[in-house]
Amino acid sequence: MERELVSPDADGDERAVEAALRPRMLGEFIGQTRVREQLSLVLESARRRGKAPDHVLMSGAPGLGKTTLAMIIAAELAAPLRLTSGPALERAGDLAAILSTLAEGEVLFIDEIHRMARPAEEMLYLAMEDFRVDIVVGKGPGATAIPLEIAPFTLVGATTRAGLLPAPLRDRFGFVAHMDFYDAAELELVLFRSARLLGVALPEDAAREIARRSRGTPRIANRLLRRVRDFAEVRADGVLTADIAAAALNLYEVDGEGLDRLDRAVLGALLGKFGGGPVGLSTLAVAVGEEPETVEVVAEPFLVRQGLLARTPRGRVATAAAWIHLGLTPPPDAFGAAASAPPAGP
Ligand SMILES: Nc1ncnc2c1ncn2[C@@H]1O[C@H](COP(=O)(O)OP(=O)(O)OP(=O)(O)O)[C@@H](O)[C@H]1O
Repeated sequence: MERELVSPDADGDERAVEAALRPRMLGEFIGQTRVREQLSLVLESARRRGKAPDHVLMSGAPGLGKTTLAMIIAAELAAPLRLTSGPALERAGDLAAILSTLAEGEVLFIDEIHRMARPAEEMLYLAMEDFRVDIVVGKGPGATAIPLEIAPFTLVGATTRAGLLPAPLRDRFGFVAHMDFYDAAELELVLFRSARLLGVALPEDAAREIARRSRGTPRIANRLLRRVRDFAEVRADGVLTADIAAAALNLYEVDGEGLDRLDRAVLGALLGKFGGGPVGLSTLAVAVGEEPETVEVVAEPFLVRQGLLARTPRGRVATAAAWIHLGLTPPPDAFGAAASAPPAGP
């Protein structure tokens, strides 16, 4: 099932398009007020001391701006940036090759740091703490570790799963930035900025229409903006209005709350075939013709976050809000119905 439009992940082609829309300095970065403020203090104090700042860990869902912030950190420090990712660091040697060639003050960005192989992770502990790596030469009882000094650097790690990070690694970061989903007003600012860079005239009500369907995620907002722009160019002489934005996104089957076809199929099956649940994940997946993993990883996190679906020990359950979202009347015993019901009269 096609699910590109509201997926928080980006493929290679999209990353190239995104590069043009990235804010370059901290002052241009929208939202995440607390993280921005904390980070600017960390950077400013490092600048004053003339030292590389503490290592920074960023945790948060895909598409919230972790890579962008890593690039900003390097730019603000006027330092070079090296980019790699956890899955690329399969052996300690892969990491040693990078660490031993870092310039003084360089920023090393490791995306998906929770997916790094164990030996590389252990090498990183020492590098982070003492700016040193032990290169093991030989095998068996004759093996010797030769210590190698490396230049002081700043590690910026990004993870979507902070909980999966081993404590010894997490503890070696001086600063942990938790990235939250963006609210509608912040997403509108992201959209105005991107529209300006793309040369698109974006009226306020059209921005609002796109923002509310963007799942709190700048990457999705930028992607929806590009699709809406295409639609306006082909169908409306390039004039973008709120109605055009709504028509374009309806065509792409992204509804008013940002749910797409798969999300609605999951809710539709849960309500139509299983009376709102509880139902097991694999049964639900068969009912929508998908793999259980696709339903669990792709659709469910957003449905849970929107309060439309609950994962309970007995299975998946639709909430009263899900019935309402699909235009149905929730049964009195629907999950969460009591919370959303009007208070009882005297
Ligand atoms: N605060 C922001 N202001 C403006 N644009 C933003 C902001 N955050 C993210 N973006 C835009 O959203 C897109 C995705 O951001 P980025 O690649 O940094 O996300 P990410 O969290 O690193 O995602 P992933 O974990 O998938 O790599 C980029 O085009 C970026 O310009």
